Amino acid sequence: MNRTIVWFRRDLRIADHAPLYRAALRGEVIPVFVFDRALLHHPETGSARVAFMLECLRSLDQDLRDRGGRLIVRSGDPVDVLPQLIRETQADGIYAHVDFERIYGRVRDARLNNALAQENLKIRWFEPLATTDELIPYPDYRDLWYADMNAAMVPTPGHIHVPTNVISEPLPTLTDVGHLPDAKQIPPAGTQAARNFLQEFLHEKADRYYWQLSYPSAEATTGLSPHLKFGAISVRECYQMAQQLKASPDIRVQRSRKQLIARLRWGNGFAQRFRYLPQLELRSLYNIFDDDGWAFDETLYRAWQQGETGFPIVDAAARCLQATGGWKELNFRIRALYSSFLSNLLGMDWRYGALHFMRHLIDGDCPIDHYQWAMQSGVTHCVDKTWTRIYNPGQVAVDRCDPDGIFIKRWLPELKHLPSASLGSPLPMKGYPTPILDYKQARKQRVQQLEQQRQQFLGLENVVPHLSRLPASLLPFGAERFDTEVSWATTSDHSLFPPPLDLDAIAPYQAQALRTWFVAHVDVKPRKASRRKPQPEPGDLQLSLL
Ligand SMILES: Cc1cc2nc3c(=O)[nH]c(=O)nc-3n(C[C@H](O)[C@H](O)[C@H](O)COP(=O)(O)OP(=O)(O)OC[C@H]3O[C@@H](n4cnc5c(N)ncnc54)[C@H](O)[C@@H]3O)c2cc1C
Repeated sequence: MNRTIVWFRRDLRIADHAPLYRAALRGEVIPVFVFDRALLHHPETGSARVAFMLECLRSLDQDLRDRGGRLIVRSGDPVDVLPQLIRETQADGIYAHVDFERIYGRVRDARLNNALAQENLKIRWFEPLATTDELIPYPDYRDLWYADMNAAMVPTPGHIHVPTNVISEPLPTLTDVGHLPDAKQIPPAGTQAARNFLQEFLHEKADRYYWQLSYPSAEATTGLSPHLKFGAISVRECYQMAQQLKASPDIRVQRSRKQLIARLRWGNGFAQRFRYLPQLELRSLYNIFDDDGWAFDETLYRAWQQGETGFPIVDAAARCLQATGGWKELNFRIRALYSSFLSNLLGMDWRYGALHFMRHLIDGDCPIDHYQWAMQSGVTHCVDKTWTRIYNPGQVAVDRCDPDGIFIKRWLPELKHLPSASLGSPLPMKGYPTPILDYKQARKQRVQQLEQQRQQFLGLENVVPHLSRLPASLLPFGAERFDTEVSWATTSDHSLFPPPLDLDAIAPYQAQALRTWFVAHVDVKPRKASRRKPQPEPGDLQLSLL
């Protein structure tokens, strides 16, 4: 009988899962998850996120068992573990989704490809939903995204036959994998939990999501981000559930539906940007913003982390992040406000902020987190001033996001006695710090700095020479600050898979396509959705990422 290993990574579900479905059609399946120290001890890995992932794995194991299977757990470097598993089980090969969240994953998969090829062992990579290995203009990507979302879901296998003699390690605990619980409450995990959140959204939140999504105390958003991060539910399933609201005559519901769908698309779009330019994990999009130098001050960084800035909404965000991992309450607006404070008002390198977020967020997702940080810091756009988003952290923010002060007072009980109108800038008092900066002055300084940096782009037709290249060192940012496992980044073999775009050899039409991803107003005519490969012109760089 045919026998296929299905390697689960950030797709911890059995529904709408092409590799699992195809493998089950072929015959016996060995569904495996490999605990890899390099990811478990990456500088950006947070304990709460690992705890959530363990719960997702427990749920995946149960879902497999409900269909006659089980999850096989192994530990070690996948480059050793997987070829060994093929040999041990006499499997025909491996099925897995392509993963391009992190540089580490690309290096790992490149090494695995090489190791398998050396032994003539097989792996088949499946394109995940809403992504492409071709460089296409953003309008085409939009079409592709909707085509994928509207396509039928991949059927869930009715029965999953796992050979009985394949040995599995027990599912480890958090401490087994070298992490300590950090007191954050872990959301209900797994596919069914995600579906429950979606139902809650459809029935209880759809009429208010669109106008309450910036109010942390309203908890109006879906809460799905940790599930989407680990693929406990597919984006397509979320999209198709949200589309059920289309039948509603309520205009508020229609607004919410559209807003949610746009956000699901944004999340995938950031991942696609990282597919093209993996350097965005380590660098700003344009050289100038990093080369010009960022300020850094450890004491101020700590004040920002601990919630001791003297700006109540910023401090509430800081404490909420550390206590809860951001799930539910730390919505987009609060994250944006909190991040803008560090990078714009304190003038510090956004990567320190992104690192702190990743260590605490239960939904921490490198492409979304890093790109959002860079966006909020104003460094993803080289000419467009509207991308200078410096949030006023005073009363304006309180009035817009927390008009009754519920969020602030929950996290800063020392301010409980104050009326909402004083929560923007409380008078000096015992037990709460005075502001660590002058907003107007800090803002002015940052605006000037960004304007100066953007000067060099004025009138430029081609910005590609100014885009950051993949740095020679792939060492994750902040590796020296923690006890981490980053030896993979210090080896001399940096062969990336899939390879990054060669920006120095890029053809003009490709440069233009790339630009549509980063600058809104580039005139590329949208094409009809098509998954056909565009015909390269002779001599053009062929972007074969797989
Ligand atoms: C500095 C900063 C860092 C962020 N880091 C992350 C992160 O690491 N992981 C993460 O999932 N989101 C991140 N976000 C985006 C956003 O804040 C969260 O997706 C959202 O708060 C998650 O809650 P939800 O699932 O209830 O959101 P909902 O509003 O219910 O959205 C549903 C889904 O859409 C996607 N989404 C929503 N908003 C955005 C957005 N602005 N950009 C991209 N995708 C979005 C997410 O997958 C989310 O789960 C960040 C935002 C900022 C400003």
